[in-house]
Amino acid sequence: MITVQEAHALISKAVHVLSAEEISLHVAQGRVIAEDIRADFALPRFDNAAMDGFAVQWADIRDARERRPVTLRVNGEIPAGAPADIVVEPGSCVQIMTGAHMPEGADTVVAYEQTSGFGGETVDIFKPPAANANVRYAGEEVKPGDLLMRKGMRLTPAELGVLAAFGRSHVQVFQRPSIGIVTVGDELREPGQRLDGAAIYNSNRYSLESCALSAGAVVAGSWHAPDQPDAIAEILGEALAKSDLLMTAGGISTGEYDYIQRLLTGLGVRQQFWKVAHKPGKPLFFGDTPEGKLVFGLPGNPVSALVCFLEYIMPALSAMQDGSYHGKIDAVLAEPFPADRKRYRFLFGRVWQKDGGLFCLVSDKTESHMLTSLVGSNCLIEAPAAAEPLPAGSVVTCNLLPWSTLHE
Ligand SMILES: Nc1nc2c(c(=O)[nH]1)N[C@H]1C(S)=C(S)[C@@H](COP(=O)(O)OP(=O)(O)OC[C@H]3O[C@@H](n4cnc5c(N)ncnc54)[C@H](O)[C@@H]3O)O[C@H]1N2
Ligand code: MOO
Repeated sequence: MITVQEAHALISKAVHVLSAEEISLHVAQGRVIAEDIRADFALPRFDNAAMDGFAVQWADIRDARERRPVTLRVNGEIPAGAPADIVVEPGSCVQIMTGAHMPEGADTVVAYEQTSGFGGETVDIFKPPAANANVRYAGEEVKPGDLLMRKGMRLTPAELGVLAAFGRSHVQVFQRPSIGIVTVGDELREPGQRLDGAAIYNSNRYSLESCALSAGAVVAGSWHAPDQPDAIAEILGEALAKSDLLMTAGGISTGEYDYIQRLLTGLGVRQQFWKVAHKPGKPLFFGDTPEGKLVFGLPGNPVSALVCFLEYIMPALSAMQDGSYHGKIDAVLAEPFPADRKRYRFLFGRVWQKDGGLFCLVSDKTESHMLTSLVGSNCLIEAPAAAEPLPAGSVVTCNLLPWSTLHE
C-alpha cells in the first residue's frame, strides 16, 4: 500500500497535457486557456473623460466659485467614439462625454453638475475640481506588453471580459478532457427501474457524471456492466477508446466478483498503483496507457468513489489542462475528528466563517456507504493517521467542494 503523497506523485508523472484548440469567446466559459495573454495595446488606449462635462484648462477655472463663476466659450462637443478634432485654448472648453477622447489643450474635466449645463454657446463653471481630475489616462491600467493571463487559467467572466476588451474574438484553450465512466455490479438498477430483491440503485454513475461536468470535462459516455468478465472487458475496451480519462466504479477490491484490476491490465493499462493508505477508498487503482490515457479504478462504495475523485482525479484533470487545482484551506475543528489509526482519513463535512476565523465539522454519517453524508456538506476534511481522535480546536485541511461555496 502506498501513501497519499506517493499516489499523487505517480499520477502527476503520468499526466500528459492535452492539445489546444481555438474557440470563439462565445463558447469559452469555463475553458482553460492554452496561451499566455499579453496586452497588444495600452488600456485606456487614449486619454479620455471619466465624466460627462466640459474639458477645460484647469488654470482657467481654478478660481471659479458658486457666486463668482468662470464663463468659458464652448467650442463644440466630443461624444464617446468621435474624433477629438477640437483644440481647447485658454478661455474655451469642449462639451465632452464619458469615454470620449480628450481634446488637445485640455487637462481637466469639470462634471456638468458643477456647471450651468450643456447646450449653450458659453458655460458657467461654479466649482473647480482638482487639477487633472476626471481624466482616465492612457496606459494607467495596462501597459502594452503587460501579462494579462497565464496559460492554465480558467476563463470566467473576468478573463472573458478582458479578452474582449483587447479585441480577441477567439482564444486558444486546452481540449476538454473526455471522461468515460463504467459502473459494474449485478446488484445495480438504473433510477426509474423497479427494485427487486437485494438490488440497489446505481448512484455512482450519476454522482460521477456530475463530478466530471463540474470539473469542466466532457462525459464521453457512461456504461454499466454486469459482473461478467467478458462483458466488462468489452465495455472497458470501448470506454477506454473513447476517453482521455477512464473511471470505473466498483469491482476493484479483492472479492469473488472483483475483476476490474485484472481486466484493465489485460487491456494494456500499466498499473501504477493499487491500494492507497487512505480511508475511505483503500482499493483505489491507477494506471495509464502507452497513449497517455489515465485510468482510475474507483471503489464501489459511493463515498469512497467521490473522495477519490476529489482528491486525485480533480487535480489530474486540471494538470491535463496545464493548471493546478487547489481548493484546500485550513480551518479549526469545532468538534473532534475521528482520525484513523493507520490510514490518512477523509470525511465530508462543513466549513464556515465566524468572527474572522474558519471552522469545520465532519458529517455525523462517517461510513463509506453513506452517500447522504454529502448532502449539505461543502468540503472534505482530512487528517493523517493518529492513535486518538484529533481534539476540537486542532487546525485541519478542508478541501472545498468544487460545486460548493463557504456559504452553503
Ligand atoms: N474482504 C474484504 N472486503 C472488502 C475490502 C477488503 O479489503 N477486504 N475492502 C472494502 C472496501 S474498503 C471497499 S471501498 C470496498 C470496495 O469494493 P469494490 O470496489 O470492489 O466495490 P464493490 O464490491 O463492487 O461495491 C462496494 C459497495 O458499493 C456498492 N456499489 C458499487 N457500485 C455502485 C454504484 N454504481 N452505485 C451505488 N452503489 C454501488 C456495492 O453495492 C457495494 O455495497 O470493498 C470492501 N470489501
Ligand atoms: O476504504 Mo473503503 O473505500 O472504505 O469502504
